[in-house]
Amino acid sequence: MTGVWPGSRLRAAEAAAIDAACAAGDPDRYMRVAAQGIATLVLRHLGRGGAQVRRSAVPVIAAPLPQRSQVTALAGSGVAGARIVALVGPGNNGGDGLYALAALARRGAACTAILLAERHHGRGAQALRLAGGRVRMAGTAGAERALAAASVVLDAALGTGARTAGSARGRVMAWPQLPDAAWRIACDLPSGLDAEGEEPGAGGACAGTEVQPVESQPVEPPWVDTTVALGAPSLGLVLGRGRELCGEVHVVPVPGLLDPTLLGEPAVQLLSPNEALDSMLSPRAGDHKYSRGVLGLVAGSPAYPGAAILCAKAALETGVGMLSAFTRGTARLQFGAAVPEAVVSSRDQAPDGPAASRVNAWVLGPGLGESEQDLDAARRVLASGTPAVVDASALAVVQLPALAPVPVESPAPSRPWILTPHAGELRALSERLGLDLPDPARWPLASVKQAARALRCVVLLKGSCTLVATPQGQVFAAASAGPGLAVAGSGDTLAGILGAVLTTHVTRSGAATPQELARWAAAAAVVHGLAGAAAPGPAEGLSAGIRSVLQTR
Ligand SMILES: NC(=O)C1=CN([C@@H]2O[C@H](COP(=O)(O)OP(=O)(O)OC[C@H]3O[C@@H](n4cnc5c(N)ncnc54)[C@H](OP(=O)(O)O)[C@@H]3O)[C@@H](O)[C@H]2O)[C@@H](O)CC1
Ligand SMILES: Nc1ncnc2c1ncn2[C@@H]1O[C@H](COP(=O)(O)OP(=O)(O)O)[C@@H](O)[C@H]1O
Repeated sequence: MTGVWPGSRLRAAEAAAIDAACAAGDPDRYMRVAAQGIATLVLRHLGRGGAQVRRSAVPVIAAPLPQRSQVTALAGSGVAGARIVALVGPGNNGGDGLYALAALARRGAACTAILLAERHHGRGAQALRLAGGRVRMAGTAGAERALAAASVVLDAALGTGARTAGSARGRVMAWPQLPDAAWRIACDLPSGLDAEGEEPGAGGACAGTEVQPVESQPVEPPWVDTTVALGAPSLGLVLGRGRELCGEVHVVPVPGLLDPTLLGEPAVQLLSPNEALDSMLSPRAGDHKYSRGVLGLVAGSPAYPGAAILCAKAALETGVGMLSAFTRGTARLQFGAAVPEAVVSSRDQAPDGPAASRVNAWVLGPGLGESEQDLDAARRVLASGTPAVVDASALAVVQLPALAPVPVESPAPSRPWILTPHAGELRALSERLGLDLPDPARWPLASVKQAARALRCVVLLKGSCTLVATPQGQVFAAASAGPGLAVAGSGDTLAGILGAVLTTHVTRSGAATPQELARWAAAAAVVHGLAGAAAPGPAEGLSAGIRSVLQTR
């Protein structure tokens, strides 16, 4: 897993290492490592023929940096004569850009630094000149020409030192537009994006907002194809506008830069695709359908028959021993015809009828409807204490726990549920129960943590970055899904994947801790994202996407 921290925490941990590097007489030590990481990715891009990355491609967060040996093999191709421009700000982010350009100029690229302010990193600029690169002031004819001809643009204007108008000391910078045709790469984060991405009211920062340059026009942070984060990604890359603007995020490992004792626990832990796939249990040689696990589904209604079908198909593709569906009216016939593997029973059989006796875990909600009869079935299942995914209209039956908030060291949860709201549903839940959460659309991290704590169960907040919080405050995230998932029925598919993951795990291992539930939930969200990338289009195709993703294990 990759830890993600608020920008301020990363800066504080960095500061100590940088002071030590200065005291040792090598103040630019870490900057050169950052520059090498940036140059590596530019070389890889050029070595691939400089093909333009499609903006609709799935953004990958925390993709590992390519091995240097791979890049050395590519380095001969495409670099000589490539026109590379860096927009260089007054601080250390600009220094990263200057050193990266110097490394690329030494490989034969035609490199130009465009200074956006008079002040700049002198040693970095000198290294660039020595390597044969040029340095131009923004707004000059030379700068304009270089920018117009660039095939690669490096955004090194502002990094984690970007300040909001209230606190900046008044330096005015030029803000040229990045050309659309060029491949764009950002040092640390797209300039003007706030790295903080945490708690409401913390220093005026908020998730993914942009900063205002003093006495100048507002900065719209540019979108980029690739972002190179030093040491660890900041929350700003993952939350809010970060997912939209940062493209592929690569983390440059920098041993010694971030002292774990200064850094503390990460605010969020990102699951990688491999970690998620490792959480998907395959059947064992001796398994039979009951030992693999039976998933109970309280879903579908005459008004919404399709959601239950999408959910069931996703669960079956993910892999369960058996699916037992509890639905009603005309939805029963439709469901039975569309999902012949399922055993279909009437809703009032859940969870106490004979058809429910072997159910190991439940999914409640997709297409359930809002009648008292529907909701009562969901209520009865929750009261049974069996693990459950609570989605869509079933969220309306969740109540506050009787006891005070759980102690941090709490063992297995008495409410083994995973709630799966999107931002609107979490807002509605908060209003109904008087939770007084911050707006989940604006403060996803703070709201999901507070909700999990108040409700004493795991909460998965769906979005472009899906966050899963335990009542104890641990947060896992899935940030590798693309916007193709923003399609009706996609949430029902996630509920099915998650239901299958939950069922197979609890059948094999028994009671689960909140941390295990949350990790499985994040794994399901990552697989959901991978399925969306494998089978873009309407939600009906996501089941085929799940199959192709799981075949790669
Ligand atoms: N130190 C190191 O060795 C290493 C540092 N690293 C890199 O450095 C980055 C952090 O460096 P940093 O602290 O210098 O901040 P940076 O983002 O360059 O900006 C500061 C400058 O911008 C100015 N400014 C701010 N806001 C503004 C605004 N709204 N409008 C206009 N101007 C504004 C600000 O002005 P002032 O505060 O003086 O008013 C100051 O001049 C980090 O992201 C990482 O990439 C890595 O290489 C690791 C090694
Ligand atoms: N822009 C996006 N990027 C990545 N994933 C997205 C995006 N928009 C939506 N999703 C995912 O798609 C799913 C939508 O779920 P939901 O809103 O419940 O839809 P529905 O109820 O119509 O099935 C969620 O898993 C969410 O995380």
